[in-house]
Amino acid sequence: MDNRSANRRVAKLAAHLQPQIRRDPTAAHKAGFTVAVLGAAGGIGQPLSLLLKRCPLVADLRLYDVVPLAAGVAADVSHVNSRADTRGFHGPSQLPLALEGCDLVVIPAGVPRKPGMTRDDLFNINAGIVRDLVAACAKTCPNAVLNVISNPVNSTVPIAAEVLKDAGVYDPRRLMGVTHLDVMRARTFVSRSKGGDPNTIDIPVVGGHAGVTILPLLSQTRPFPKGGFTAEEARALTHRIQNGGTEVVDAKAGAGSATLSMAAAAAEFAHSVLRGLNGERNVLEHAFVESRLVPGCAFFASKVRLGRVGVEKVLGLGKLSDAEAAGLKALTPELSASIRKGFDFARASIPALTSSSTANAGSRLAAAPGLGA
Ligand SMILES: NC(=O)C1=CN([C@@H]2O[C@H](COP(=O)(O)OP(=O)(O)OC[C@H]3O[C@@H](n4cnc5c(N)ncnc54)[C@H](O)[C@@H]3O)[C@@H](O)[C@H]2O)C=CC1
Ligand SMILES: O=C([O-])CC(=O)C(=O)O
Repeated sequence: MDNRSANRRVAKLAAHLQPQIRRDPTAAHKAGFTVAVLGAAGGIGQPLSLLLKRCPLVADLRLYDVVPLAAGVAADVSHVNSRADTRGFHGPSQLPLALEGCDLVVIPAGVPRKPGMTRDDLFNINAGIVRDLVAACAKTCPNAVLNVISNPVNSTVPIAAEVLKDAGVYDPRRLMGVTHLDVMRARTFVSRSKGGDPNTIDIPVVGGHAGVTILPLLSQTRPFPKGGFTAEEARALTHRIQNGGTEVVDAKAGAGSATLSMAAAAAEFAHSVLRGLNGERNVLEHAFVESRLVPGCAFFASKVRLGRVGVEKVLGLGKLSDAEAAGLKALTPELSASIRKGFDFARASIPALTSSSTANAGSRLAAAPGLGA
C-alpha cells in the first residue's frame, strides 16, 4: 500500500471513530472529579459517602468531619471496589487538606431535627457551622460547586452566598441548596397513589425546603395521570410532600431525621452536577439557587439546567393551577423572611465585610452572569 492510500485509510478510520469519541460522556474529563463530603461521619454523611464512592465520575473522594470517625468511615468505604481514591480528614486543621482541588463539595454537616422542632429551630447551631465551612471552601477551593444540605436550607444557602461574596469568590452558578429529596418524595407519593413509574415520572417541586415553602406543581406531572387529581387528592398529596421530613422525624422518635433517603437524593443530585461539569448536555434537576423568578425571594427552588459551570439556566415555573398559584402567594412571605434571616446573620457575623473585600466581590460578580430566569 502506498503512503497516500495508507493516509486515506487512517483518515477514514479516524472519521469513523470520531463520533464515538464525542458520544463518550467521560471523554472530556477522563481523570474524574474530586469531591468532598463535609459531615461525612453523620447519618447522611456515611451512606452518602458510600454512594459517592460508587459514582463513576468520582476519582478522588475526601471524607471530612469534626469527629475522628471520619477516618474510620473512609477506611470502611475505601474497600468498595470502585475507582475513587478515598481518604478521611478530621478537625479544622485538616479541613484545607480535604478541600484542596475539589470540584464539588457536599455539605450535610450540622444537627438534625427532633420531633416538635421546625427546621428553623436548627438555625442557631447550623448557621455558624455552614458559615465556617463555606468560608474554608472560599479560601481553599473557590471554584468548587457547593451543594448545601444542612438545614434550614432556606437560610443556610443565603448565608453561604454572603460568605462567598465577602471572600470575593461568589458565582451564583456554583451554589445550590439540595431540595432533591422533595422531588423524590413527590415522585414516590404520586406514583403510589395515582400510578406511573416513580423512576421516570416528572413532578416539579419549587419554592424552598420547609413546610409550606415546598410547593409541588402536581398540575405539571408528566405523564399526567389518567383522570387527573381531584382537589382533595391534590391537597392531600401536597400536604404529604410538604411534611415528608416531619413524617420521618416523628417515625424516628428523637433519633434524627431522614438520612438514607437524603443520602440517595444527595448522591443522585451530585451525580447530575458532575454529569453537567463533565459536559453532558441538558441535565435537568431542581435546586434552591439564586433566582429572579419570584419577586422578594432572592433564592428559589425550581428546575435548573446543569452544565460545565454549574447552574447554566434557571427554568421558568410554567403554568400554575389556581391552587398552586395560591400556594406560591402563601409561601413567599415565609421564604423571603428565611432568606433575610440568613443574610442578616451572615452580614452581622462575618467579621470583615470590609470595603476592600466588597469591592473584590463586585468585580467577581460582574464577571459572573446572574441566574435570573
Ligand atoms: N436538605 C435536605 O433535604 C435535608 C437536610 N437535612 C439536614 O442535614 C443535616 C445533617 O443531618 P444528619 O446527617 O442526620 O445529622 P447527624 O447529626 O447524623 O450528622 C451530622 C454530622 O455533621 C458533623 N458536624 C457537625 N459540625 C461539623 C463541622 N463544623 N464540620 C464538619 N462536620 C460537622 C457531625 O459530627 C456529624 O457527623 C441536618 O441539618 C439536617 O436537618 C436532613 C435531611 C434532608
Ligand atoms: O425534616 C427534616 O428535618 C430533614 C429534612 O429536611 C427532610 O427530611 O426533608
